[in-house]
Amino acid sequence: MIRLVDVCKSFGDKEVLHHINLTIEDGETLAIIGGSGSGKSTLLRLLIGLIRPTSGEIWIGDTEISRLSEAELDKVRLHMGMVFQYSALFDSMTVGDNVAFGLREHTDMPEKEVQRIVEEKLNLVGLENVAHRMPNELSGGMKKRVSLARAIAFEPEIVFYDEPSSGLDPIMTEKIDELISHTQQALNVTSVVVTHDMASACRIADRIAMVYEGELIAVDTVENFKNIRDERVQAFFHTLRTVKEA
Ligand SMILES: Nc1ncnc2c1ncn2[C@@H]1O[C@H](COP(=O)(O)OP(=O)(O)OP(=O)(O)O)[C@@H](O)[C@H]1O
Repeated sequence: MIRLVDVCKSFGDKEVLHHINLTIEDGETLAIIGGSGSGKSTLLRLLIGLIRPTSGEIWIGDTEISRLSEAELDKVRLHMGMVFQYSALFDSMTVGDNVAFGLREHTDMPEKEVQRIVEEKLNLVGLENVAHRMPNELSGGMKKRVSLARAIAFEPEIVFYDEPSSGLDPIMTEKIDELISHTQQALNVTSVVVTHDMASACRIADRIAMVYEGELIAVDTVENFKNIRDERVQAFFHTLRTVKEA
């Protein structure tokens, strides 16, 4: 379980997250939505331990991470996989070496086992026979898949996605969404997906959390979310309808 207790975050004298309380259950897929600058990425960076809250507590399982040392945080991060907005692959390494990177860095697993896992995870994300290719030979959607294969190589308990469909066309976006759902089911991971794409959020999430100007203004199941009368929530749904009608 992931739990944020009364979390505030300021940069200088600007408070960008106000008193966030949120629980994410094991095996759940939670989409965090919100407009540009609302605080979604800041929330994600707090959950990964890249930045620390100004006040409040962040629990990953039984560990409160906000005051851990970097070495202690690294141990917690071994249970997390991360898929970044721009895939963040190492361009000078083959796809296979990218996926293998964490395994080689953090374990003394025999090379044969590393290769087996690389192949297994690339297959899971629907990529066969690409291990020898370089990232710059791949499309944006394929890079996202490689990034996901790398994130799950360690069999993490939680996978964080930062705008997984940014820069992709609608068809590829749907494919990545399917893959997020498939990964959740295959590995029973907890998934936290930051997105500004309401259609994606509705497709993949069990629950949606909406951040608005640094406040968590709604957290509910996809079905209930549609009926929330708050005009800020409705405005987000309106963008979804407008896109569909266009
Ligand atoms: N390191 C930082 N120093 C100062 N201000 C920051 C820092 N990081 C984020 N902010 C500010 O915090 C606010 C929230 O930013 P954040 O990146 O979390 O928003 P977001 O919802 O992810 O937006 P987007 O969808 O555009 O990525 C913004 O006003 C941003 O300028």
